[in-house]
Amino acid sequence: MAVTEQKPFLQIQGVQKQFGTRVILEHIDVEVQRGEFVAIVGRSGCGKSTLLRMIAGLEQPSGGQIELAQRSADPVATTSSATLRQYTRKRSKLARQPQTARPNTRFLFQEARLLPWKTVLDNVRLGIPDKSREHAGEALRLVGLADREKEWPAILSGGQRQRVALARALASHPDLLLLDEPLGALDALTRIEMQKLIERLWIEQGLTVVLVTHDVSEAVALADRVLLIEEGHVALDLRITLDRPRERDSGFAHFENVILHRLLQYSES
Ligand SMILES: Nc1ncnc2c1ncn2[C@@H]1O[C@H](COP(=O)(O)OP(=O)(O)OP(=O)(O)O)[C@@H](O)[C@H]1O
Repeated sequence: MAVTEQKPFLQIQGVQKQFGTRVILEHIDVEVQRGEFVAIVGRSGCGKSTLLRMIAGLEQPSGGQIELAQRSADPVATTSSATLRQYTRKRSKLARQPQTARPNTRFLFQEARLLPWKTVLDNVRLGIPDKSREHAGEALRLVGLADREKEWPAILSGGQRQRVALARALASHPDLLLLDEPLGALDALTRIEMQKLIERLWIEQGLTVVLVTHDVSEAVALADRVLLIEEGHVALDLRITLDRPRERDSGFAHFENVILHRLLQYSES
């Protein structure tokens, strides 16, 4: 009998988070399907990064639970009982590991966080368990920096550093990519170029992406769904039904307005 995947790729159920007595997130219920691109928006301090950190396993919820499916490469859907036993052993081994970042996720921050004393290639190698030069080189090709392998991070532009960070994140072929305002510090043109790169890689690599952004336009440009967090809840879960690649036309503006209107509604209330 074939074992089929029933659950969503990422399931956030009744998650609550407080720091001391301050409740930041009251009750978050979200399901993300494998391959979806979800953006999270909301006013500053509403808990977007905290939610992302909890998805990564870098922070523990105060209540509720977050479940993540195993790697797509894992033999979940198989009829072989030997492979299933192997899989079960692997799962229990994983379950015994300390709860740091989950094994099949990669996190990208607003700062590239490269090691200045390592070359571009060696920074990317850090993202790969076996430190393979070949895989690191492939990842750099994906982000258009194959010719910068031997250079030091200090001589790269901000956008190029973020490309290296993206290559480092992709080098281990993650299933889930968590992006916390990764383009926030870039100029408008570089930002749009990086958005296109992220969209292309998301499609080519079959990734599932959760992006936290302040930029409503960026959320509409990239996401299948935009979640707006307000007062500790998901106040809006909007499916962006525009074709890709997205043009900044009246349809685009319509979705931007729906989200902005909702954001402003809260800030005025
Ligand atoms: N480790 C922590 N200890 C105490 N309070 C924290 C901690 N981490 C976050 N907070 C608080 O939780 C709230 C939400 O923070 P978070 O960074 O998740 O918000 P955000 O929506 O991502 O904000 P921004 O858009 O400004 O980045 C803030 O009030 C913040 O000060």
